[in-house]
Amino acid sequence: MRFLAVNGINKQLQDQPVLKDVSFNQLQFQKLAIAGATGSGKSTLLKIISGLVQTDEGTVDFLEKRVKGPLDVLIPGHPGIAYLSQHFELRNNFRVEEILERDNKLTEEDAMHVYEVCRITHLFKRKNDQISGGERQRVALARLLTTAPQLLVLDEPFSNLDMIHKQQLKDVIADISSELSITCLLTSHDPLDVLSWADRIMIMRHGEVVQEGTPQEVYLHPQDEYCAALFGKFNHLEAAQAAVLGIKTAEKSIYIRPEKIVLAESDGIDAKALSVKFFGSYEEVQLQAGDIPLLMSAHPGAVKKGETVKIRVEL
Ligand SMILES: Nc1ncnc2c1ncn2[C@@H]1O[C@H](COP(=O)(O)OP(=O)(O)OP(=O)(O)O)[C@@H](O)[C@H]1O
Repeated sequence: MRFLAVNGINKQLQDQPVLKDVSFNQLQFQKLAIAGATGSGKSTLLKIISGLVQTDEGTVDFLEKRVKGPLDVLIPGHPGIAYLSQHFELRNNFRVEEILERDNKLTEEDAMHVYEVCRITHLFKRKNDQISGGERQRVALARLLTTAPQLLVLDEPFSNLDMIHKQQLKDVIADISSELSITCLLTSHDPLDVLSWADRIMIMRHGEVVQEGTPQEVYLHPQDEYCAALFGKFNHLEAAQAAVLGIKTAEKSIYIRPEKIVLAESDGIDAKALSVKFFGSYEEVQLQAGDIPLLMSAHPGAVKKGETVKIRVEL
């Protein structure tokens, strides 16, 4: 049985195309992330998938059944799909345990498992104005999970969280997939958040899917400058420059991550270190190899500013 099939979605908002012929499938238990710059259409797509926004054209089928838009049903949404918005709200003046009880469809034991996975058992007695933003996010997530969804759709779950809460939420989301066997689909405009989590990443630009692949594929072989830039720094080499560095390519240009430039023992290419910047676990070295500027990621202390080193490109 097909889990989620999205076909030919087109959507305009205020006469502007926001989604253009978006099609993809998601398998059950596949962790799918949608990445893209702000305004690329990710939220609108998630809302259409969740039955909360009407599509102009195209279809969404969940477990072989059509997901209807809000104009076609009395209560918008799909019972098997739980959508957590970037702008979720928790009911005011209620204790966490009251918020959680409201839509709970699980047994006490299963619900407690959800609360443990979401790391919120210590918050039950507090009111929702007595918990932090990160805790609120996890309570909102737990509340959705107790509605027993099969697909959890998370719109920018990591935005506005500090490093500690972000890491906690990442652990929670990883456990939702593995311990609760719920399939997750999420978006992030910071794709570094999703590289370690996703099985597949879909990149959107101006309402279109421009690349889809494993995290390794999209990170190491970006299709163009936009896809390359989404995942961090890169070297953009024309084919002739690539040839000088010993890379054969049929492409007009290629994108090489800084950590793929490595120090060579002997038969490398000479490159002068113009600057070295410290980033904690690594240093970013701006090199000049002949007339080719190269950005390299090196172990701290491995390269000193001003020295000439031998390098090679590891593909
Ligand atoms: N209700 C609306 N009316 C008109 N235009 C809208 C509306 N909602 C979104 N848009 C526009 O549609 C485009 C896509 O927005 P969307 O929120 O789907 O993008 P996004 O990729 O999720 O962005 P972000 O990462 O900032 O949330 C944007 O250009 C946005 O300005």
